[in-house]
Amino acid sequence: MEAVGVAPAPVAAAVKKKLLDLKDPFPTAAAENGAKASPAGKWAMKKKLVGGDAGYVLEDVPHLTDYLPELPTFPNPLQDNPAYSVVKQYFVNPDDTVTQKIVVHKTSARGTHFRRAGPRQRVYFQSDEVNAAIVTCGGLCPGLNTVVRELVCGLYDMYGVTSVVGIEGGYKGFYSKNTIPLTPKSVNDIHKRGGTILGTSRGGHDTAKIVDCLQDRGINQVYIIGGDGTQKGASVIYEEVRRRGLKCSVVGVPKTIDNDIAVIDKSFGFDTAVEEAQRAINAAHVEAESAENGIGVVKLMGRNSGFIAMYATLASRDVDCCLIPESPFYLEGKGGLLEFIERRLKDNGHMVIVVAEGAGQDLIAKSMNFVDTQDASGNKLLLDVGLWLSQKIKDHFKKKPNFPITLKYIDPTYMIRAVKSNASDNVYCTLLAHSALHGAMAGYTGFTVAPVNGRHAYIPFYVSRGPYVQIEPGYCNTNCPGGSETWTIFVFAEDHREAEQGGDHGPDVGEGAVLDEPALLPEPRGRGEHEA
Ligand SMILES: Nc1ncnc2c1ncn2[C@@H]1O[C@H](COP(=O)(O)OP(=O)(O)O)[C@@H](O)[C@H]1O
Ligand SMILES: O=P(O)(O)OC[C@H]1O[C@](O)(COP(=O)(O)O)[C@@H](O)[C@@H]1O
Ligand SMILES: [Mg+2]
Repeated sequence: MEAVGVAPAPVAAAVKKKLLDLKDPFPTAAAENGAKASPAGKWAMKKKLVGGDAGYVLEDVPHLTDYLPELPTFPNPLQDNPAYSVVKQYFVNPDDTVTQKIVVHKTSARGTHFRRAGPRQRVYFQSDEVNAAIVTCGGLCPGLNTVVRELVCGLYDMYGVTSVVGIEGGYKGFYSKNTIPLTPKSVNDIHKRGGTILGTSRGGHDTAKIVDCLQDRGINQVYIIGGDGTQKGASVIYEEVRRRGLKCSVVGVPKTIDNDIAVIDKSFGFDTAVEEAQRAINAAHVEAESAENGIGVVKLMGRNSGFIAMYATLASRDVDCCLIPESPFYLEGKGGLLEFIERRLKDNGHMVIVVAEGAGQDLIAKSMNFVDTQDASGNKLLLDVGLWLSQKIKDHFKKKPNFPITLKYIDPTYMIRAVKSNASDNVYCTLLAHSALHGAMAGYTGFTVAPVNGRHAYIPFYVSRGPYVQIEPGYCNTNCPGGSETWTIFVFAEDHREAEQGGDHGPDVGEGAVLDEPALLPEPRGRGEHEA
């Protein structure tokens, strides 16, 4: 296989490590942004790390008893539920943890672990005491409705909770809208629909007003479904809840179709997106095959990372070239994309290009003298790489009258994001929702739930809120039957998120040690600019 038009791989920034004394002042989320940190903020953003033998580290999540030590516990109502009580060892051992790294050597330290998700024998809420709220924020993603449905049904059916409300239209709905009562009946069919019945939005996060709302309405469990921006918002809500000393579990359910959240195996909706993308790629291929020198260009989502584009490419086998944000490319000259397209058309008569929306942004911005703009949440607005690329290809071949081409550009991005979740995402969303509410009932707070190496775990917010992960540059041997010349893509390799998260910081940590939050965070990988 041949590399075409690939600029040198960027060098990842070095990850700094620091171990602070417990009494030392330390930077916090607020301080990161230049603001003066509140004492509660400082405390809340500290890592809760517990060391064990041979380099074992539990990267733990907060618990309500960290600041409300006198809270009473109750038997888990699941033990009387006929559907669950028959299962032996249904409850999770409180000492169970999930390892972040599963590929190890005999000399490896034991590394980082997260608290295992699942129902606990004792809970910190009585059923009739719970007032739960659910909110969906950020961009759409297949499976949002399934998570909402399973949170509601799980709370009712497993824990006997009967007070659950939805917050309308994302974070701003906390202080600008009435709540929507949610019951198993009202959410019964919603998993069969795309979007979110609660509505969603970008921007509008006002921590004080949101926590006022929680306090005024007596909400004591809040489930916040959203991406990296949402998890940042959830993290400051948790800090404020803690500062006010409220008995309220703040729980995050990570969402992004881009599948670029650190540590976790996969985000929900991603499988559906890859599957749905096949329809667009098939159409592009049919169009390309049916024309003289046919070119099909398909744009897929992926703001900072090309996971959808790469997986859709690998699944389809009809794609000749895949462009992703991780891998800079160039158009003109030897080894450039245009030369490759020309050769591919000469050899095969048609071709399909898949491009992730975040690819080539620097190149387009340069050619258009573009100034950065942002959406309401502070995310960089992207230029349309699909349109730009299609035009560049057309312009190139216009100069070659003996080389007529037919190019079709397909942009299915929002169609993919708006569909209902497929079967495997529905199962995944169900388990995520259940893990989330088991955690809240057990008194954990300030956490996100997700599978790590196949086991659901409770993960601190500072992991799920970023930095995003990217595909490791390298080359993927696709073993195309046509031989090396017939299959050239720009991307490749496997997803290295496990290795990326620096699971090697275990040995520095002593029993109960607490580190400052930014010290161990890896920088965003590669040249990707971290979102605001
Ligand atoms: N740094 C932040 N602090 C507090 N809230 C944030 C922050 N970044 C984003 N948010 C809020 O989170 C919500 C969703 O963020 P956004 O970036 O649009 O989507 P996503 O969470 O899917 O990445 C918005 O309401 C936004 O205001
Ligand atoms: O047009 P919108 O809704 O602002 O969303 C566009 C962006 O949303 C995404 O789907 C990801 O959004 P999230 O960060 O909300 O998960 C990107 O792939 C895309 O760039
Ligand atoms: Mg985001």
